[in-house]
Amino acid sequence: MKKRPNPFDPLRIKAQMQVDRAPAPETDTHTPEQLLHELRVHQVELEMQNESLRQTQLELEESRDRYVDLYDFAPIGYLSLDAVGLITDMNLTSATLLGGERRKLLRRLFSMQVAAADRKRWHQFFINMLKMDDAQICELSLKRHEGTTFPVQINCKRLSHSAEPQFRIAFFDITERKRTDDELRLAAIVFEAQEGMIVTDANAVILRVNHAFTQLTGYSPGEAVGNTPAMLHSGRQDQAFYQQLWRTLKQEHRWQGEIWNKHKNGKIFAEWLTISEVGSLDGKMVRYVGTFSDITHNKEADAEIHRLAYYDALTGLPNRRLLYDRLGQALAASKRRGHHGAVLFLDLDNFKILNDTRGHDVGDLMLVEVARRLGDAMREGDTIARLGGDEFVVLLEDLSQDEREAVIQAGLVGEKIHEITQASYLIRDIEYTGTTSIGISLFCGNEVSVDDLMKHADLAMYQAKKDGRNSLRFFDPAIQAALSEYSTLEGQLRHALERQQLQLHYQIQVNTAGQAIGAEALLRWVHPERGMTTPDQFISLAEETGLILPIGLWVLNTACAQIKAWSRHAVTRDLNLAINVSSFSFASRVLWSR
Ligand SMILES: Nc1nc2c(ncn2[C@@H]2O[C@H](COP(=O)(O)OP(=O)(O)OP(=O)(O)O)[C@@H](O)[C@H]2O)c(=O)[nH]1
Repeated sequence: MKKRPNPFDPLRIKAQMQVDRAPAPETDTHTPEQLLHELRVHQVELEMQNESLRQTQLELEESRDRYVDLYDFAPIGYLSLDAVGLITDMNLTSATLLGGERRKLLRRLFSMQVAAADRKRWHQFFINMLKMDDAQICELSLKRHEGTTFPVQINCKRLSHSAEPQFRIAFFDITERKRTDDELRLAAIVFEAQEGMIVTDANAVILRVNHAFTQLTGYSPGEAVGNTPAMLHSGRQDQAFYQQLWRTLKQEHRWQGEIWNKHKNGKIFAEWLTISEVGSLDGKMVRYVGTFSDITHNKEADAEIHRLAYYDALTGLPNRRLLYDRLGQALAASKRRGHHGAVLFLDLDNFKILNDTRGHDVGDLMLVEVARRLGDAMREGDTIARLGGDEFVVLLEDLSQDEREAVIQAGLVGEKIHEITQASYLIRDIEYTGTTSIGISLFCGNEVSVDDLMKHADLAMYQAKKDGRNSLRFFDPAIQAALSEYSTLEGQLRHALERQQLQLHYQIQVNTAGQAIGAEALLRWVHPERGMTTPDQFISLAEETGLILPIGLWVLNTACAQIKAWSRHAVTRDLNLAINVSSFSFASRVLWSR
């Protein structure tokens, strides 16, 4: 049915007004002119309608373009899926995220874009979506065109207005979020590591502690948070220590070291602590993160290693190594202060007899008792060491600056040692007595080396033994000189035989009638420096060193060879030859066996 013009239509009114403004034909209203006028009004109205439609069309197109633009370039991917999961529509962002061309992705199953590992999960999710009206969220990995995958969060909504199920999917890349999550998870795991951890604000107020902190200190997070680490102070470190710690932390943003802290139960423990300053990116926020571990066991182990290395296991006294250290320090201190010091070298007399007759364990108890007595008798600053066996050393420092006085002081200590070591010992209910030989060597400054000082004291002790034991001798440089000569001569005598420096001289013996009846063989050492040396200068040395035996043998062999040579001549055939045999050689089986 043809639509009749509505006289109140705004366009028609406008058209009417436009036509009315034109000069009206001077005709009757029902004339053809009138009709023509009516037609012109219609025509204008139609033109205006056309213009209005064109405008609306333009606006619509602009609006559509705007929405298409918003849709295509939204920062997240939009997809439409049909009831079987085919992609029916998608924005450009989706195609970009999936790394493909939109036209190629359309009409493909969305599941083909899901990473193989998540495909089963996607199917389950899609089946659920078919049954539900609510929007659902899931996270899975999508596959890019070139095969790589990336994690996304998917928001899926079933469109309610369509009869056939249709779905609108919005998805976005969550790689960054996942990385942050992973890092946070990692940080959380690290935070709950074996080491105690504590996070404070810039004023050292505790914000967080971990489980290990509670285990190591006994304080729960509730007790620690809001407090400061001062709650752990043991009192072993003074104010200056903590001031230095904070100074370092402020300057270097890090501090590391050992610290003694107190457990909630009162026990003091050693920890190795690292404090790091952590600032926010804008530099406004400062946190301190402290990590620590209990090193009490390490310290105990260190102490044990130190004890084994520097102390005698039987008596607990410093051993030779520690004594030498202390001697070095004592010499340096003596040089600085100008005071004398003394080394007293002690050796128990005839200790071997006790050991052999009563057993090693009784000997041990005796040594422990001697150590105890020395410890009780000496001053705090004196060092008492056991060198091994039955040898002890007492190091005295800060004796007088005057040598004579220092000698008297050291001598008095020596006497005291004599007294205390002579007092009877009750070991396993049996009473023993013992004496000690003591050698003393004084020092002032560090001209004499530690080794020489010990040698001097040892030498003096040897002298005390030689002089009948149970006595005390000071080191005498004259003795030292004699000893040096002795050892040089010993070395030379050892080589005298092989270097053919020994000679036998024959002194003819005559009877009262003046006739030769024999000869006496006299031994001579043609010393390279001393020249002809008589036995009185080297026989006792030969006896002490055992060299008397090879020398005695040589004398015997040489004398026998001489007799043999004489036997070949009528003049000498009947001569007797006398040789001097040392009592050592005389007692030797070797000699008699020859
Ligand atoms: N019980 C015990 N004896 C030890 C230990 N170390 C060494 N000895 C013994 O200590 C004795 C040391 O003896 P010496 O000093 O050589 O001889 P001595 O009998 O004391 O004679 P003089 O020193 O000349 O008076 C030896 O018998 C060693 O075997 C030890 O740790 N415990």
